[in-house]
Amino acid sequence: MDAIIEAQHLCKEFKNKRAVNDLTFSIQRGEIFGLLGHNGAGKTTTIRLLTGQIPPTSGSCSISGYHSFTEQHRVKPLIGIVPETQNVYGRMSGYENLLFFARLYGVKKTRVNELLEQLHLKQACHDRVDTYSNGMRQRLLIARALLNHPQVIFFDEPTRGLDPTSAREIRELIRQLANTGITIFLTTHNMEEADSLCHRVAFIKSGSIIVIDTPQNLKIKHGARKARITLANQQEIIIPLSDTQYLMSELQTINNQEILMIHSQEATLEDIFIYLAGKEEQP
Ligand SMILES: Nc1ncnc2c1ncn2[C@@H]1O[C@H](COP(=O)(O)OP(=O)(O)OP(=O)(O)O)[C@@H](O)[C@H]1O
Repeated sequence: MDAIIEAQHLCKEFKNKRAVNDLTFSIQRGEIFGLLGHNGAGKTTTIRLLTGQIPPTSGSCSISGYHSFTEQHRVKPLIGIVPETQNVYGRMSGYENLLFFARLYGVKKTRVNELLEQLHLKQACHDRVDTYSNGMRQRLLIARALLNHPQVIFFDEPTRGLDPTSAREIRELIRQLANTGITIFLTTHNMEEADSLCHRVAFIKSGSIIVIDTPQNLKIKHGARKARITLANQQEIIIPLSDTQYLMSELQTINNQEILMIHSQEATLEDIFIYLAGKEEQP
C-alpha cells in the first residue's frame, strides 16, 4: 500500500483545550477520504495540522513522507487547500486572483488560463469576484488550489452554503480530480455527500477518531436493517429485521389489514453517525 498522508498519535492543544487527540491513520494515494464530525469536533484543526499551518503539540503527521510542519518547503508544492472561508480578493477579477497566486508560486500564466477553462470560469474571468455566485467563488478557490499541480487537495466543507446544483457540480469536480490520481481529504457535516463521494470516512468526536471505515462497511457493521410496511390505510410501520420477536408481534397487530408495500430499508450513514457519535458536541 502507498500511503500519502500519515498521522501518528497526533495531538493539538490550545491553552487548556485539546482540539485533536491522538489521531493515527494513513490515507492511500488516490483515495477520497472524509473526516466527519459535529461543529467543534476538530476537523479544521486536523486539516491545519496535516497541511503544516500549525505545529502539533505532540505526535506527528506527514505528506509523502515529509513532516507537515518542519518540512513545509517540501510539503507545500505537494498540496492544495480549499479552505472553509472563501478568502478571495473580491475587488480583483477571477483572472487577477489566480495570476496573483501563480506569480507567488512561480507558476506559468498558461496554467491560469488552463484552470479558468477547466473550472468553467473563462467567461466571467475578467469580472470582479464580488459579483460571483458562491458556486463560482468555490470553483475559483479550487482553481487556486490546483495551480501547483498538487498531489493532495484538502477541502474544508467544500459544499457548505452552496445551492444543490452548485454543490453537485463541486462533488462531480472532486470525483474528476480523484480520477486523475489526486488524493482528496475533505471534511463535511453532510453525511449523504460523504456516503456518495468518499472511499473511506472517519468519524471524529471531541478531537478523537471513533471509527474509520468505508461507508458500506459501517452500514453493514453498525446499521440495523428494517422493513417499512405500508398498509392500505396509508399507515406506515417500521420494524427492525434483527428483532424477530418484535417483528412477529408487530405483524400480528397488522391482522387482517391489507398490505400495500413492504420495503427493506438500509441504515443511512447519518443513522450510523448519530448512533456512534451522538448528537451535537457539548461546548
Ligand atoms: N486557534 C484556536 N484557539 C483556541 N481554540 C481553538 C482554536 N482553533 C480551534 N479551537 C477549538 O478547538 C476545537 C476544534 O475546533 P475545529 O475548528 O477544529 O472544529 P471543527 O470540527 O472544524 O468545527 P466546525 O465544523 O465548526 O468548523 C473547538 O473547540 C475550537 O473552539
